[in-house]
Amino acid sequence: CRLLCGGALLAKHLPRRRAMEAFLSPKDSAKFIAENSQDVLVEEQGVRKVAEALFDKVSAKEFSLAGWKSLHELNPQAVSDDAVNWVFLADTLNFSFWSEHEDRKCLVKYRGKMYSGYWSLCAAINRALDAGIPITSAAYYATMTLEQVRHVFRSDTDVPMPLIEERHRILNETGTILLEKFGGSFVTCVKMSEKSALKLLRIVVENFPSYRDEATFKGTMVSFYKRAQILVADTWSALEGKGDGCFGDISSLTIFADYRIPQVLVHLGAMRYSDELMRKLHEGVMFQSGDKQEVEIRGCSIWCCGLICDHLLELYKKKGQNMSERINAVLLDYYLWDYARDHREDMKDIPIHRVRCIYY
Ligand SMILES: Nc1nc2c(c(CN[C@H]3C=C[C@H](O)[C@@H]3O)cn2[C@@H]2O[C@H](COP(=O)(O)O)[C@@H](O)[C@H]2O)c(=O)[nH]1
Repeated sequence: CRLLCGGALLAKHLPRRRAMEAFLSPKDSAKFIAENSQDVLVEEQGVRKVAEALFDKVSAKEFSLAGWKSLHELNPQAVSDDAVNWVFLADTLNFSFWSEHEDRKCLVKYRGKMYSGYWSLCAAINRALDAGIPITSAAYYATMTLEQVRHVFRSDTDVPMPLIEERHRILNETGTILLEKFGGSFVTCVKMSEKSALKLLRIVVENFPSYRDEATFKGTMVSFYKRAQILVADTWSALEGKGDGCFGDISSLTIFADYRIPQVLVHLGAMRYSDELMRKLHEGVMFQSGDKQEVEIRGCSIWCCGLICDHLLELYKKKGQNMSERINAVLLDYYLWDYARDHREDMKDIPIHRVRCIYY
């Protein structure tokens, strides 16, 4: 333990580049957490059931790369540098939209429609662009004032978007780095990745501090990199898996450990919380990022979805079909996240875990 703790201390003093190597990858982190978890359990039988239920869904548009654009009108529809920089801005701010009370939340009206949660962020970005505010330009958001950020991300209810001060700090920090190191465009990072999802993930985590979604669990340094991984995935989607976005190793990504995926996995019976944890969730207990039970929820969600993918591939293999191009954690995640959005009512007996942080 002393060596491991020493390792943790050491990582604090290593330059970030080597420190990242000190952390287990999200996939290895998930395995380690699931093997040692006490309050969150992955249900093998439930995993099998979910994979079988998804078997016929794999060929649907909800499970396809094209669905990212065709199902979501707020997402950029063009394959362009602007679309890549839109994705970079959106995923830099893609965290913590949940509200204390379901009936009092931040809503953003865009082109006559009201949007909540993550979509309220996207609606605010597009509202600003329509108003001639260059919100996706690093040269602009690197020096935005808090007042300008409050204005661009203003709510159309009396409930503001959560963590607006953190969003301001992160915009200035991230914009400055993108200008100083990458010519002000995330396209530079994408080209540097040479069509590798894992290389792009490393570039993002090493250069942009707000993406360093890491924790210590039982003395071991673990990582989730939720926003970094979804940034790579959304870049892949915006570029339609072509050109610079033709990532040969996209299947190496895990699902993105947010607060919706755990909820839907428990709802579907693939994962289970201990009575003690369920009681805390029902009471609306606030967790801190890095708490033991919060890490178990996130790690087991990643591990659980990896098993669902494996089982789905196995089911097709038994039918003589290799579906490795159509089934991966990214597409499973998108499907489950959209499913969770569309089945909010059915899932109301499974509370989300409440954390206010900049990582998810
Ligand atoms: N695992 C996962 N988590 C995701 C997303 C997205 C949206 N992703 C884009 C990619 C595909 C879609 O087409 C979207 O364009 C947001 N989130 C997370 O959810 C939470 C917000 O939830 P609610 O309060 O209900 O809006 C918050 O932690 C946010 O970080 C996803 O896809 N997967």
